[in-house]
Amino acid sequence: MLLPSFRLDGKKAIITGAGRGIGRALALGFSEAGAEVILCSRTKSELEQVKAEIESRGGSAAVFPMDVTSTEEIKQVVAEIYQTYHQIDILINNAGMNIRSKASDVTEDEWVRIMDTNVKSAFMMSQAVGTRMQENNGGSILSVSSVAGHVALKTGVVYAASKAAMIQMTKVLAYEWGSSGVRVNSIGPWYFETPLTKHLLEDENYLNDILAVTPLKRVGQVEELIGPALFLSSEAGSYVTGQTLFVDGGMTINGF
Ligand SMILES: NC(=O)C1=CN([C@@H]2O[C@H](COP(=O)(O)OP(=O)(O)OC[C@H]3O[C@@H](n4cnc5c(N)ncnc54)[C@H](O)[C@@H]3O)[C@@H](O)[C@H]2O)C=CC1
Ligand SMILES: C[C@H](O)[C@@H]1OC(=O)[C@H](O)[C@@H]1O
Repeated sequence: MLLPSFRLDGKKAIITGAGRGIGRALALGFSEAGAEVILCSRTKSELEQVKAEIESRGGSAAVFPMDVTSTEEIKQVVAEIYQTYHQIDILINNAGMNIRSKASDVTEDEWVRIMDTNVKSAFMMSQAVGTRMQENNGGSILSVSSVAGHVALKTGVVYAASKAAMIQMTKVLAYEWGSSGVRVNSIGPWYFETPLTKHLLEDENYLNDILAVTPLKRVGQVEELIGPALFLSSEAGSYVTGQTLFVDGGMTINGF
């Protein structure tokens, strides 16, 4: 059989920010691919809804509420997860947020909140899970970066810096952990319709600006991230590590 498998039967996947948006879509998709999904975010009620949705589709999920800006909580909850599952095969660092300030208006508090939520959390989760993966036959770590980490956008300099940091963190973790069988990659979405972006995409002028630089002339649907994430997290991507796959409708290649 030459075709690689996108199936995740018997695999256990931690997904942060799984209560809504991209994280919820990846949780549903990874569950459909056969994974047992471990749902982490601050809002337990949202996680319980996603768990119920997964179970209604015949899948299996668990809820572990967590504030990813707290390194102590990360260490404690990851330890609890390993007491239950003993091995984790996949980590998806998805939790993130943005405060769209002009550079001259950025406050130190905004810097800390965005950096802690977007990139410190991804590193601390990767360290907590990745060091255990190295002791248990490897695994796959996937971080959700953004095109904002690769090209200049008007969505905030701190957010952009956090997403660029995720891309470089991906390369160095892949470099350090490759020999232990831990693959580390990122995806870099352009605009997808989620609670984070809904208000932006409802602004006709803003939407037209997005479409003007998007070769596919539309924003993405969150389900369109499942395939790229599955590719990088499954045997289908077994020789891919340290990479960032931009899922962007062609936006990052747009020239003039
Ligand atoms: N929607 C889009 O167009 C794009 C989104 N992204 C990235 O995708 C990821 C998900 O974004 P969306 O689904 O759009 O956002 P969203 O706002 O719909 O969902 C974000 C998720 O992260 C969780 N979260 C936020 N802060 C947290 C914390 N301190 N602890 C635990 N969980 C926390 C929220 O509870 C929620 O479940 C983010 O990292 C975002 O930067 C990247 C490019 C484009
Ligand atoms: C494409 C960006 O990541 C997008 O820009 C925003 O303002 C949102 O925060 C999204 O993440």
